[in-house]
Amino acid sequence: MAPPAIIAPSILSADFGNLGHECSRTISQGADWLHVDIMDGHFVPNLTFGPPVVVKIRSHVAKPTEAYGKGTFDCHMMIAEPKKWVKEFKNAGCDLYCFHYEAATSSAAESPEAISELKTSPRELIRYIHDNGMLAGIAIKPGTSVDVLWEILESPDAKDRPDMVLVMTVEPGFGGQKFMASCLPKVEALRTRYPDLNIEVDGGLGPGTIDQAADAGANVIVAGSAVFGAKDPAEVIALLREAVDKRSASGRL
Ligand SMILES: O=C(CO)[C@@H](O)[C@H](O)COP(=O)(O)O
Repeated sequence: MAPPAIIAPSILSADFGNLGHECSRTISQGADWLHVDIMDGHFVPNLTFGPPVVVKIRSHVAKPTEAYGKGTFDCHMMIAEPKKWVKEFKNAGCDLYCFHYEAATSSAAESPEAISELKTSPRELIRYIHDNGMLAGIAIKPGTSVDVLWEILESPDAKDRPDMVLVMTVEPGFGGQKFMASCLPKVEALRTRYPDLNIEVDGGLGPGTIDQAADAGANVIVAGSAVFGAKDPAEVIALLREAVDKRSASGRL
């Protein structure tokens, strides 16, 4: 049986003028985690917010009392230099630091010094995140093959292995995009090899697409516009959870 459903609304679609209230309300409506999209205008063509905002919204949501618990801040780091910000996001209240494989392995940093200082292998970065007291996630964009993850997931030392894999189902950068079902074979391949792994999907998830994602084996569901744009967000959160748990319980995952 796959791990239980974790519903993580993306606050990218929340009312930024009332962000603290939006976060606490979403948790009280049944969300497990909050998915916090951090964009640097460089790795993706959009800008969101940094540690000071995370500090403020953290104070509106009780810290989880256990790993993966309710109130987990799942920070999706769409930034070119993921190593650079680990400590600051830990101090700001991040619980799960999910970086992009593409950012950790490309030379997106601007100078050779910055590259040697800030670039590191995904395994080293995962260890560094763990050493800083956070869960570690690794994300892949739609164009990135799932094959790049096998070696990382097979790391002999658990400290170098991710706690979660995020398979993007849209190009990262913006909310409200169309779900890319073409990314689901990656989820299936991950679930087949790793029955217990937390597999997150992000982009275009909602009542119309959740069944496909759940069938493929995803259990951590990010939904922005489908939750924050709903008349009854609690109903949507419950529907997403039910779809995942139903498939998990059926034993097909
Ligand atoms: O990371 C991203 C976008 O880059 C996502 O978290 C979106 O914010 C999801 O929004 P919807 O597609 O659910 O509206």
